[in-house]
Amino acid sequence: MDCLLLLQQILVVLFTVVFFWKLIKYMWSFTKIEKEPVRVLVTGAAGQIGYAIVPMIARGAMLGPDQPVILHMLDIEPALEALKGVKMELIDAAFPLLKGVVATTDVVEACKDVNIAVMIGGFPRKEGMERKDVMSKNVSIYKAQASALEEHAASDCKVLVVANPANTNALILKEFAPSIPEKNITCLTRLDHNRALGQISERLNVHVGDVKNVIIWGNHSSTQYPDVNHATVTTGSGEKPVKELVADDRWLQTEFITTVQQRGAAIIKARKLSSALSAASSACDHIRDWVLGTPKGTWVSMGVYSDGSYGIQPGLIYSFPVACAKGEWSIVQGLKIDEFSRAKMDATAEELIEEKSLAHSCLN
Ligand SMILES: NC(=O)c1ccc[n+]([C@@H]2O[C@H](COP(=O)([O-])OP(=O)(O)OC[C@H]3O[C@@H](n4cnc5c(N)ncnc54)[C@H](O)[C@@H]3O)[C@@H](O)[C@H]2O)c1
Ligand SMILES: O=C(O)C[C@H](O)C(=O)O
Repeated sequence: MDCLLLLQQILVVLFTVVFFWKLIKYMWSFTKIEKEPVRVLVTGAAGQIGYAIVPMIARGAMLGPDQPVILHMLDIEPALEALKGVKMELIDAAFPLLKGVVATTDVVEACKDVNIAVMIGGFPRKEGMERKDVMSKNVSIYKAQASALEEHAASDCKVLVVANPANTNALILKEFAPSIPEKNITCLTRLDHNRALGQISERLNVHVGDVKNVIIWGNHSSTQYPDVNHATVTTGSGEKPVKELVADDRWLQTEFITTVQQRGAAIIKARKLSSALSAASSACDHIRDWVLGTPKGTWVSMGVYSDGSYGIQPGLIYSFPVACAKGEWSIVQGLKIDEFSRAKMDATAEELIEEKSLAHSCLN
């Protein structure tokens, strides 16, 4: 009898706890205020990367699963019908976070009040071309679009240049939009960073998520320097240096570097088109970490305006290891640079200096 009574009392208590827990959760859901939508510009939105990135943004892969977005998609007149098709598909996909779509060929309308600008519009290289070969066509686009961004985007707009030559396009954009703070203009080398993580993960047969702190120094080109001197792998017995686990410096200084440097070309050779899904995903990673922050003790690679850190000429857009917090990136300081790295870091800086003067001569 006593047992039955006790059981009955336990059940009553359990029921009451569950009831009140559900009631509190239900009431809490009414107190949550939806965030204001963020306006994200994607130029070249009818292209390959554009087509891959817009659903990622609309699903929250760039700004988080609780951040509504309004997509601004820009392309040029010949691509207008395709752009309209992308808009139709975005509507058909019924993304809960997508609060509006602007699809236009008018650069002013496209830039109006945008908080994030992902600049993909331009011409990709074909098999056998170097990124410099698309220079003259693409830098003039970035000169022309700089003033529209400067005049019409939100004053704190964060800009990511993806179109090649990415570092130099970003530099031209910076030069022709002098009122955009230099800290707000970046270019994409996160794809190279992710490629380096991928190569180490394949070599060591570990999950890519357990590899961290590789660095891409310099240009998003075949002179970039993928550096694993400070990279680690999380193992069952703590963090171990990649160098120690690979135990083959020769491979790290030769095949590993050239594989990452030439990965874009390898994809063009295989697909007859340049990388798109990995570029789109890496662009989301770049903005997400910039806006939401990098995990403690982790850095990522971003092409940013050089302040002279690590002896790199100030004023180039150069890829550095950066940590992000509160919407700002900062270059990770104090890493030891050996002679091998120094030479590679300087060689890619030299190429950027050449590209800068080539770009200026294209614009004159
Ligand atoms: N940084 C990186 O890691 C990285 C990776 C992959 C590709 N890329 C570069 O990104 C760019 C885009 O590649 P893609 O494969 O999407 O090319 P794509 O040709 O498929 O698309 C480019 C789009 O840009 C549009 N466009 C051209 N001029 C424009 C302008 N003035 N304004 C707006 N849009 C314009 C085109 O009409 C086209 O729809 C290329 O320059 C490519 O080399 C960079
Ligand atoms: O290599 C290219 O031209 C495309 C892109 O920059 C890439 O790295 O995949």
